[in-house]
Amino acid sequence: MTRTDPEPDQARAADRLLRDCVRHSAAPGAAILVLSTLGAATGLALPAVLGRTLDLLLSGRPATGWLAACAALTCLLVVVDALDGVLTGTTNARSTAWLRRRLLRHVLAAGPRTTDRTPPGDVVSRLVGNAAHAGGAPAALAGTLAAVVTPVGGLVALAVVDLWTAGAFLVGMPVLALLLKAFVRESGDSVARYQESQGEIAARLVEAVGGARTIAAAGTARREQARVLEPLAALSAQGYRMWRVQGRSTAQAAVIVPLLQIAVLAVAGARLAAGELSVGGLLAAARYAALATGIGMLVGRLNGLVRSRGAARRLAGLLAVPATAHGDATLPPGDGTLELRGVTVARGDRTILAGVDLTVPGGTSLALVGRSGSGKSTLAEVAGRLADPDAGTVTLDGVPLRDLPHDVLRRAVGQAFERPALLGGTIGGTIAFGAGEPDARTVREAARTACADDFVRRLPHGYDTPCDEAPLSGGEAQRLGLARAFAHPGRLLILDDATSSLDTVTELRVGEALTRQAGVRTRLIVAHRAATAARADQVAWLDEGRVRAVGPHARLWHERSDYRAVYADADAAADEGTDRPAHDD
Ligand SMILES: Nc1ncnc2c1ncn2[C@@H]1O[C@H](COP(=O)(O)OP(=O)(O)OP(=O)(O)O)[C@@H](O)[C@H]1O
Repeated sequence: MTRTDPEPDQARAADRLLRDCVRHSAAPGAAILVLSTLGAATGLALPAVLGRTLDLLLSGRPATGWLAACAALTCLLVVVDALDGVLTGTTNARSTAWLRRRLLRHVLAAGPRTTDRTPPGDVVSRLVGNAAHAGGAPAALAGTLAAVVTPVGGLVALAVVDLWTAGAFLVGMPVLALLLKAFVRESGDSVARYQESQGEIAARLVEAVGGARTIAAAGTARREQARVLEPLAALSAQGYRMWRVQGRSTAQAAVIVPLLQIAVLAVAGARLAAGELSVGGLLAAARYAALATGIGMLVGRLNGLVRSRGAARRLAGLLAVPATAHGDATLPPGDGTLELRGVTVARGDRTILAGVDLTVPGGTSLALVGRSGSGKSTLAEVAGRLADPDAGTVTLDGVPLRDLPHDVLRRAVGQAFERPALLGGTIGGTIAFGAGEPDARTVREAARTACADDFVRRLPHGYDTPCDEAPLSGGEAQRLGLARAFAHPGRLLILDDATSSLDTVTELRVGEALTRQAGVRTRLIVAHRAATAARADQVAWLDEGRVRAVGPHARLWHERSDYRAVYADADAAADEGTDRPAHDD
């Protein structure tokens, strides 16, 4: 579910983002402003020229030049309008692309923290839909500014034609101003709620699509459909509210605007009768009154700006998740000793890890063992700096992970997960995916070590098979994840449940390959099987976020019945088919 961020901070951040976006599109924005203003000026000049032409024609004087000016101004209007349309479209596309790139960079730099706060579907909805709305801001702003030119110019021209007519118009102005103010306030609120409901639906939809197998197995498709569409009622209510606000403002404008025009015309008529105004002057006054009341049309323009601002607030919510900062320390040569000191991790009100102290000597292996939910994956995350602890430090060969530059950190630490994401385009690319570019030989060697080479070579195009043409079992995907970790040499290797889907024989072979890395790499392995723990040099037994004991598996097994019970529980859970929380990586 979407969590609401602190309001004022987010509003300020949204305004900053919009300012940056407008600055980025300053040149095309200025061109739109110039074009729109030129269009407005042409529209303003046309009534005067028409009025003058009419006066000349009525008095029987030659008016060819003026008629040609009328035609030229009309053509100019058409050309300006067309150019404005093209420029607005390309500016919207450019600034949307800029926003999406900036957001995507930030979301990826923030890592898993983004989806801790915002569900993946909602993140996608913000990057796709809301970025497009916010990207419309530069053109909307230029258009709104230019839209002000016409009514203001119309009013000034009205005053030039006849001061009394302008006076009549000004009497009704405050009512129009109040109308616009109320529109912006109410419409802003409904737009924000509408976009929030859209994000919620997107989040639920992504969950449902990802969980299609579970839904089919549970036979809950109808219930799921209802759950996905539950925010639809709120969405619809806000949609109607938006239309009501716009409809009401437009209707109010539709009443006020003609009344104002009639008032101006009445005054102009009286001035004509008094001989103070010509017939052409009356025509011009009527047209300028129409242009001046075009301020009512600002409702539509403002609507675009309001929508951009609402969307920018949702984007600012993503930017509020801080990106992981990296230092510039050097990592001295070392054997890969990993040390955790007083590591504490809290999630909401819960303490997941409570002051964990742990040392994994360089080149040795340590199995993390404990009941489901005891904090093993969380510890693996902080050990590989996928998350930072709330307190305490994690060091590699004496250097805090926080102080290491990004590329140094990622070259030094290899990781594999329970459900690896296949992001390399092809199978070979997936194994090579990461810091550095391992060559084809290294990729094959790593695949052999991870027992993946056989099945990869049986694929239609072997290592060049595109991932989306290679449906893989859970165990095959895990072997690719392991191969990826093996293909990137580093001094620390972290395996978080990365062999859980392998059959016993394959797991044994991978386990032996890991053992052969003794003295080469430090290995931190989240283990559920006793055999995996037995192969490790040491076991750290975690219980409710604390280290309960550290020692060789054989000793703990021999001495502690409660340690043996951890595996009994794991086996019982496996027998019952109990799902552990999955980690998608
Ligand atoms: N982002 C989060 N927000 C809130 N709670 C979380 C978050 N991540 C993990 N937890 C909770 O922290 C606890 C420890 O989770 P963790 O995944 O580290 O356990 P684990 O020992 O690896 O479990 P398993 O063996 O089942 O994979 C769990 O109770 C989990 O619900």
